[in-house]
Amino acid sequence: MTTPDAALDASLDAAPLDAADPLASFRDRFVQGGDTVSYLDGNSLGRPLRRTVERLPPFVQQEWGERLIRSWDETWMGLPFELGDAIGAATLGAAPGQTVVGDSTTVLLYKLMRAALTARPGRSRVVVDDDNFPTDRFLMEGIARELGLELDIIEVDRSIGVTPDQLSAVVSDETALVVLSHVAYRSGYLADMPGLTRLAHDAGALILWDVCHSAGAVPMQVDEWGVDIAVGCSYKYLNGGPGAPAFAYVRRGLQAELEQPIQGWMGAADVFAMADVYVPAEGMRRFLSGTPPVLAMQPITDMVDLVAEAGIEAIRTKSVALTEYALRLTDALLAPLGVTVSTPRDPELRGSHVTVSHARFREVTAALWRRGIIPDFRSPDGLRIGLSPLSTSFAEVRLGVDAIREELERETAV
Ligand SMILES: Cc1ncc(COP(=O)(O)O)c(C=O)c1O
Ligand SMILES: Nc1c(O)cccc1C(=O)C[C@H](N)C(=O)O
Repeated sequence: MTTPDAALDASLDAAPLDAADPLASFRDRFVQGGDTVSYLDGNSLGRPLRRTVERLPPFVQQEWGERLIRSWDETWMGLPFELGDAIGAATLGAAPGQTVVGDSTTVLLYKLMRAALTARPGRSRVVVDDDNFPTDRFLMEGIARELGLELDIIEVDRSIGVTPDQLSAVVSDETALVVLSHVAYRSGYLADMPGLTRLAHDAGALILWDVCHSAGAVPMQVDEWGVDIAVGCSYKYLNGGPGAPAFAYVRRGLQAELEQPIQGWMGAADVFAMADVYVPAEGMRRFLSGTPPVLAMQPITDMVDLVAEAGIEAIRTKSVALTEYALRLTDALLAPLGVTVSTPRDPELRGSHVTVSHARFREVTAALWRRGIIPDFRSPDGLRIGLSPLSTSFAEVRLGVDAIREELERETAV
């Protein structure tokens, strides 16, 4: 096994970075333990909060077990909107009344894509990019088939993402909707949300942003930037737990124009009127369909409080420091083994994960998991180092990259 001089380089030492980190104490708020040595996959599933562990039993005992159905009136009916507003304030830059917590990300995306199309009748084209998350592309393909629309697919250079020139070249007065990701799940590329939103609007189109990989890690100003619709998941940087429900933002001025396709009783104007005919509610309630997943919203509440306490700008500062550190370690320790960087080096173009590439990373990731070092692998050759600003230390990143080097050396030794 080689020990590059770089491994001894004091500038790569994690200890001073952790010592100087103003958010370091937030790590103690998360559940630790088990055999995980370095968790680098909070961009797939965030760690639970200790507060959540403490709060769930009393929730079950009191709000559910003792108040029973009365809790719907007392707290639960309002929760999708209260929690939505809290997400909007802490992470999106959204004023109240525009964000709701609802179904899974995929289902909310479907509902909002379909709804957006009702507000642009007569336009026959929709724009997606070929590196968007599969669910976004599959949904748009299905909806285009269902409604007889044409798809314009932007071919993305995966280390750059959708550029303004590419979007300008494809949008026209026939475009109804543009669907893009704020942070690309594969490369971590951070798109220019205000600039691309303006371009879509200049053509009279609506834009829907998938903010799964940015919510809770990258600040947004959706109100100020005129974003029409944003949908994000809550189990990554909002630590809501496996399968936690997603949230949707719809610009206030647009809400009344949108008709969503799953007309359930919870989206009706008067839920308990049990009316004969569906009349959509005013405001964000119209985007609900069935009974809200109240139990699954509890952990999200805890993390949104924590994000508000730490402040999204401070979280972003730490996120940038973590990704810079991961890149410096990669250059020093992994590049000599043939590893390349698939994430933009400019921090302004990068979310909170770094993707590094090598033909043997599938095997390397499997070996790392056996050692309790947990990044993830994305086909064909990408190892994602996910950096959750409030729960990841610089020492964890150093441990992780050292282990990647060791396993890669082992893999390539034969
Ligand atoms: C960018 C992006 N969009 C959508 C999804 C799909 O969300 P869900 O499985 O919660 O429906 C994910 C992750 O799974 C994602 O990373
Ligand atoms: N949502 C996931 C799941 O239910 C199981 C395993 C992984 C995931 C993921 O989060 C995938 C993820 N959105 C991605 O960026 O690749």
